Amino acid sequence: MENSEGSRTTGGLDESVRGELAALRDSIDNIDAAVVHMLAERFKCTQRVGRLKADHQLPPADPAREARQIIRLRELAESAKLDPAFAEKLLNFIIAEVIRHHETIAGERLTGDVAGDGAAAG
Ligand SMILES: O=C(O)C(=O)C[C@]1(C(=O)O)C=C[C@@H](O)C=C1
Repeated sequence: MENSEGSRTTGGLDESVRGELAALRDSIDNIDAAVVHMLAERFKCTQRVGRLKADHQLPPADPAREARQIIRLRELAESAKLDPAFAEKLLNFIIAEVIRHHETIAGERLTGDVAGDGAAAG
């Protein structure tokens, strides 16, 4: 089918618009995959930090380190034209989850109960 300007349409959507949308969505899917892989690597590091902290009786949270990370990330966001407030919220969201993991590891050290380590209880 053709619209009034002679462009091909499918389901009411111009073919060129449909093509551009599909290409943009392909890129979005690639970026989302990269974000997942990067977050997985970050959590691998923070799990090791959690074990290190638990082994050496260090507190799960380090507010001074967080303050430095926020300053740095806000600057990076600004130069990348990303909303710094959004970057800060995202970092805080991730760090809150990391601290929860650290607390779980520290708790396991205290009780000797390691959830999900594959070891049989008994
Ligand atoms: O660097 C640490 O000490 C961490 O535990 C990692 C991390 C982070 O996810 O970046 C998490 C919690 C701390 O409060 C600060 C930073």
